[in-house]
Amino acid sequence: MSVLDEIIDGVRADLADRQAQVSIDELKERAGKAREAMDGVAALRGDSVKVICEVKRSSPSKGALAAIADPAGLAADYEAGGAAVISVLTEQRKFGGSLADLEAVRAKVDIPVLRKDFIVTAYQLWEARAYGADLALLIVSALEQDALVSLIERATSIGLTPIVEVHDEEEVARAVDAGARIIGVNARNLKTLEVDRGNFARIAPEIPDEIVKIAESGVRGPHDLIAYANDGADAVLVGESLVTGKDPRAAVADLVAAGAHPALRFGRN
Ligand SMILES: O=C(O)c1ccccc1NCC(=O)[C@H](O)[C@H](O)COP(=O)(O)O
Repeated sequence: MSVLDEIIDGVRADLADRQAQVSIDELKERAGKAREAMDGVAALRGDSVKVICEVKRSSPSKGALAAIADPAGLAADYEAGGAAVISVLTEQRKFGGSLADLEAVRAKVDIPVLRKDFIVTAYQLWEARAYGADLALLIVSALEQDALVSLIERATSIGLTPIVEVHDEEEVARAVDAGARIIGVNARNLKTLEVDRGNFARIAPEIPDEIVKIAESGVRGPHDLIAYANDGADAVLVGESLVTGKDPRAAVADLVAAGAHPALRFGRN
């Protein structure tokens, strides 16, 4: 069994518990009262390379990373540093996250918030909206094609902007066929946990120009952002280096400044 399969087994077990406690109608009612969703595509487009900053306590690859007693405070630091979007890992077993983290972050910041989880049902999309998310991650390798198409449609219909995550060319084709408007290329292979920063450069040329391209994982600082930008990234998603560093606000500001450097504009959409 791969790491991803193991994570999804846990996600399904926890999901069954939540579904037994909260009906989808209750979630829909709560979603109806949530702040209107912000436009995720607009947040990630522009002249500069955007920075998505992640609230990440632990991971299958590294174990414990940071306690993060105040996820909203961390998100506020990210926002002050110039983040375009906050990513909140809500998976509990391996990443130590929760919907409460999502809710707290949403209440604190005025920029879009991504629910980062292993979404396999529409129920989780309603949860995302009910707890204030503007975007939701859909991982191609975790979904059959019919499910991917239907979750992209459902996410969009309830106001969420889907980010469709891929790791290879075949998954890019599936994401494009399914109607993705934003594709995240993960440098981390979710089955082996190996990180290969060269993955984005190999795969990005397969992604049509009009689709927003995010380089995910392995960003240690501005030099990695610049490399990804030169390979065509519109945005980068950063977790570990921010939560383990001493000054997340300054680290985000350094990334944002690098992403706004005029030299990067040449050749970008
Ligand atoms: O981070 C992991 O070990 C991991 C393992 C299995 C599935 C997903 C995993 N991470 C999710 C992510 O994609 C990253 O949190 C995100 O791209 C940020 O990456 P990083 O900056 O390297 O923390």
